[in-house]
Amino acid sequence: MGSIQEGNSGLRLPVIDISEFSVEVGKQLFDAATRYGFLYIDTKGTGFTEGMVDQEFELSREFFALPEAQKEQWRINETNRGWTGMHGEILDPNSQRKGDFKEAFNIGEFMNGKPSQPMPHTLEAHIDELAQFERTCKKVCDRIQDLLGLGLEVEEPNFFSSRHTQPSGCTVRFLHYPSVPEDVDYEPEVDIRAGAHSDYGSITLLFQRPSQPGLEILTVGGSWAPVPVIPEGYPSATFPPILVNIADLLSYWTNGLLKSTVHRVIFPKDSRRGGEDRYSIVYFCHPGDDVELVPVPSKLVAAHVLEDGTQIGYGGGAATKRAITAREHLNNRLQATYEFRIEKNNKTGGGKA
Ligand SMILES: O=C(O)CCC(=O)C(=O)O
Ligand SMILES: [Fe+2]
Repeated sequence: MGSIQEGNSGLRLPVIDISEFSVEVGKQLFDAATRYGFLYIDTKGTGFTEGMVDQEFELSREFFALPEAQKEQWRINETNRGWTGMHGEILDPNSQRKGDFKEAFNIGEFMNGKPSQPMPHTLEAHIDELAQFERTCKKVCDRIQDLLGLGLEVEEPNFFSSRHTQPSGCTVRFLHYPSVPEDVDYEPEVDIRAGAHSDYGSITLLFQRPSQPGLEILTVGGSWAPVPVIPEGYPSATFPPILVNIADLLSYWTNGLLKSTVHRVIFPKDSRRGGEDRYSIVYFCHPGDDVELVPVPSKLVAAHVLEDGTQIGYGGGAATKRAITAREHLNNRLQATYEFRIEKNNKTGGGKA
């Protein structure tokens, strides 16, 4: 299972500037991806502006503020697109007593600038901005992965981006973690905003708000290391860097050389019933559905032998055997949480993610 070495001075993930496309930047990404599986990307040179990201958060807030009865109209379906309510998903079914304390809205990939699902009226007037945000996410993921290709000394240039075709499981996900009302059954030591898991795709981009921390990553020693929204010394206090993590498929693709590190989201420990609400936006990047996950042509990958019993991926539906295609892996993982949700649906009307 993916976990990282914390070191003596606590966790200090590097902030990497990807505006230059060079072997040197590729090696910086490669080092962080093999040591931690997590790193920050400076927003400079990514195509994201502060206004663009703020606007996405505004759209997310507006949607989640709708009454539940209205959000029901866009309840998630078997394509993994749409809305799922509080406790509708459980990321670590073996350890959690209740589903995650969050609600989410999944937006599947756009086809020729058009969404592939019915959109809520609050988002309908903003399709172009949403499409531009999604396109920028995709471009940044392609660039990071091609830089990683340089770092990995992959023999074929653009190995990764050329395999990120459509259709795929690529998803923009709005997340809302409400603070907990007084009348809700909540145990601070047990209940969690998002259970321990690794991500299912190739890589993930995470956008966060400066005053809303909560993400933690698992260290080799089994302890949880908090990841600040804005790392020390970063030049902006209002526009955080993008947090990037390696997900299961990039780990499969490299025989586990790149780490798909386990992470979770907790309620702030020092505040009553969760403090302020947390909003985050995630982009889950996935290769094309039928892409096969055979090891990439790289000497570094060939030389890396996965220790016996090492498992890639953790959480509901994590495969114990190697997945064959990107879609097979995604379906395995969604299936595990889907079963839980059917059961919940019958009892409480919980959703699917
Ligand atoms: O909201 C966050 O900070 C992280 C969410 C996450 O890890 C996920 O949705 O996979
Ligand atoms: Fe995650």
